[in-house]
Amino acid sequence: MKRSERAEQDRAKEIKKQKLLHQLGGQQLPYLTPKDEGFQLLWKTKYTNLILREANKIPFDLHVQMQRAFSSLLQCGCFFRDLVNIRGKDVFTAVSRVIIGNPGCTYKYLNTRLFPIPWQTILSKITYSQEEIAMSCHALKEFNNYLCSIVGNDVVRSEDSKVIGEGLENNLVQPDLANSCESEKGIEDPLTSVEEPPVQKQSRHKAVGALFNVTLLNYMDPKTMPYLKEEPYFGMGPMAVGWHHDESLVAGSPVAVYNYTSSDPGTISDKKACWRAGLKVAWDIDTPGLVLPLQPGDCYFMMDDLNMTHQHCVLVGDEPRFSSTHRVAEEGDSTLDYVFGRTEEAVSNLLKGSTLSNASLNSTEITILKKTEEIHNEVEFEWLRQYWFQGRRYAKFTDWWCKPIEKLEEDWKQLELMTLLMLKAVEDDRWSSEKRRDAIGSLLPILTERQELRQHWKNRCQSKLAKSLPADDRPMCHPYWEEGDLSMPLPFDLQSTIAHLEEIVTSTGIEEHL
Ligand SMILES: O=C(O)CCC(=O)C(=O)O
Ligand SMILES: [Fe+2]
Repeated sequence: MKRSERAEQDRAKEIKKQKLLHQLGGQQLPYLTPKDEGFQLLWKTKYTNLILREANKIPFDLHVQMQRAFSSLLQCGCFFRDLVNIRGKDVFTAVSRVIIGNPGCTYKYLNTRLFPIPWQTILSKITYSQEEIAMSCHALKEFNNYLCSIVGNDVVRSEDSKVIGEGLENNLVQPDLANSCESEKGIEDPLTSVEEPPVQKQSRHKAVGALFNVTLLNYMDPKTMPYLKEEPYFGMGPMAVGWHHDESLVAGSPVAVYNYTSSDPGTISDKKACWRAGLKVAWDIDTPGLVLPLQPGDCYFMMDDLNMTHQHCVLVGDEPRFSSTHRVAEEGDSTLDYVFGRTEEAVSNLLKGSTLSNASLNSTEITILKKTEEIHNEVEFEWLRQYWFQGRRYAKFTDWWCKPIEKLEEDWKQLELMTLLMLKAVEDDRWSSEKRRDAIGSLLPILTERQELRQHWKNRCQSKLAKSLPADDRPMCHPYWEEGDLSMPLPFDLQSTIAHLEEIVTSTGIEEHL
């Protein structure tokens, strides 16, 4: 989706939200917790696709591995607060995050593309900067495999939907609903009563084929947070993550969340406020909200379209908390293979062996020129600037992304050269004024967008928040070059180039056609 379209969508949402708030007139909406009568019924009827798997249903060794992974990643400095962009404003996320996943996968949220530390797969050999990081990625991959198996992927291979159904029923359970936040239940405590989950048969089929390809880990120690936003609609308390739908997921795919609070052994029996997941039906003020208390080691699942029909938030407890949120990231335009495919397609229009002084295009057909310039924008703004905006953080833990990003930058440089050739082509005397008009009409919006986005990213890199970060993590405006840099075919600032094209249009009297 284009930035302008997204901004438009955000604005529409904001208006809708304000309208709802207005309707509420300052009143708070009701919500239910396990201590409230009707909680179970509400869950069964309105939050059907929310499923909890309690800690003691998960193999003990997986808990041990996960918890070790969390603390190692924290010790290795892998968690960062992301400087995201919400409705045009830059803000740090309240939680710190790190993303781990399939090699070459990326994940975009809040206008920020995250580049996962890859976990090892059969086909990949990953080098990590520290053994602890290697072990942690391995543990997360193992846990991911386990989650895939319980949402049905292990049985996919048998292509027996009955088994899939049974698998889910046996594996995912609703909790003992009397288990409230105040209970002092630890990982090893037995389950008291378990109800069958209200998973519909039809839903189970949709889970098939869902393979979690990334996990976004969250960490927060509430004691270090001077200010946390209060949940605004229900009065559920302070939030670590505000109301949202998870973005960039395969439609209808599940999300699985592992919850862990690292309590100090000495304080285990203290009555501490626990962390909770909040859920609400999107754009609905009639259905009460639902608050699901989470014990260390519990895992909750948002199945089917729950993430689309509902929103969720995270309500803080007293202790530092980790979560690992396993997702099926949409792969359409988010993988390295995809973007390499795109650049290859674009660069194939450059005559082989082209250098800055002797270069030419194979074809000057307008549709081809247009596509090349679109790919140019995509590589520059969806990949290179996104990557460098996050500073040098990615190279700290693995060198995996370095080579691909270098290669993308080389391709992008060729695309700069191709823009120069395109600009020369549109001034070719042999072109009819009609062709020139069509070409400029198609190309000008793309160059204008490039100019705007370059300024946008440059400004983001120069913001107060960006500059507040330590040197290694600070956003970098890259690629960037000064006026008159002879190694570059075109200037960074395209203002005069754009003005020149506009002038051609005006001087040939063809503006009315644009
Ligand atoms: O930590 C959780 O329980 C969920 C976090 C979440 O919603 C997210 O990271 O998108
Ligand atoms: Fe989420």
